[in-house]
Amino acid sequence: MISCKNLVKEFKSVQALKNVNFNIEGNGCFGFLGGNGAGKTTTIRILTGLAIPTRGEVKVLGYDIVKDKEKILKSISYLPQHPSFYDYMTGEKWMHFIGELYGFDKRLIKERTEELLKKCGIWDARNRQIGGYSGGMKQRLGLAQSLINKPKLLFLDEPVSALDPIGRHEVLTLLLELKKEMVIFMSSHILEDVEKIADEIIIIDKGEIILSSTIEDLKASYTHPIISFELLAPVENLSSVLKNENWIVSIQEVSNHYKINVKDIDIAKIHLPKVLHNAGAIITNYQIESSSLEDIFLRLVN
Ligand SMILES: Nc1ncnc2c1ncn2[C@@H]1O[C@H](COP(=O)(O)OP(=O)(O)OP(=O)(O)O)[C@@H](O)[C@H]1O
Repeated sequence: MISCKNLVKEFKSVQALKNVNFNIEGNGCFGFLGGNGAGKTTTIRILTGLAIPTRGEVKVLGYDIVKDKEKILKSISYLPQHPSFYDYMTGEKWMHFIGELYGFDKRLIKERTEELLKKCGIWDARNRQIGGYSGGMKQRLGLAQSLINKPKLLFLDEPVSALDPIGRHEVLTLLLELKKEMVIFMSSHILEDVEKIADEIIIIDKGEIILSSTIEDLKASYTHPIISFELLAPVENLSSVLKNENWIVSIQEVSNHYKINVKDIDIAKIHLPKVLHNAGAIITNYQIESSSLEDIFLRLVN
């Protein structure tokens, strides 16, 4: 489906992608994760033929994205992070306009417009001007538009980050349905959402891929038990004290709230109270949790 080999993208002195390598085979939804400025949008723009790589080889659906772009474009679709529309058009007119750009005949355009506006939950608003749509409605119209060519491969850049919880839930439910029909490559920094719908994830950090794995394998290899605890008051140098303990894998600290990944929960249960007591800490809350995708992501990126 997608293969990137030694992909580099430079914008004058900025090296947005340093050396990106990954392969995507098979079906399902692929979550493309990274923090702000990690290189997600740049990668997606190259994969969809909107930007040219500085160096490296990129293949989409088996074709070279630079040399054979025309062969790829009809079978893929891209919903950018901030889709733009002609606000004076109605949702239905917009879909007709996009269908005409593809060169579809009138009957097919009408059929797909109805099917997709219904599927994306905006059929009832089809006769309203897009300028009056809410952010969530615009995102759903963007999704309907991106499905008009029945793509084999759908690229979504942060599709739900601008939506409220209800809008996010609706779009994610729709994506769960869509991934049965096409491959979805979705960038996001909302890890909870990715965890709900992705089968595999690829993590990019500072222009380099640092991990590519199925969610199951990722959790199996990176899941360490977590103990989270809260102290009555901050204790100076507590992180340094904890770092010296060889049964601790990693520490996250926010004010006087700590989350530690531990190798062996039984050893941790015995040692942690002693270490905290010796450091003069007073515990007000203590619980054992398991790693979420967010915990794993933070550990990998940090
Ligand atoms: N046209 C451009 N000119 C100069 N620098 C750019 C350009 N586009 C992107 N960059 C830089 O490349 C790096 C990667 O940007 P990119 O937009 O791909 O990140 P991102 O992971 O999508 O971030 P975000 O989550 O904030 O959207 C950043 O340092 C960014 O400033």
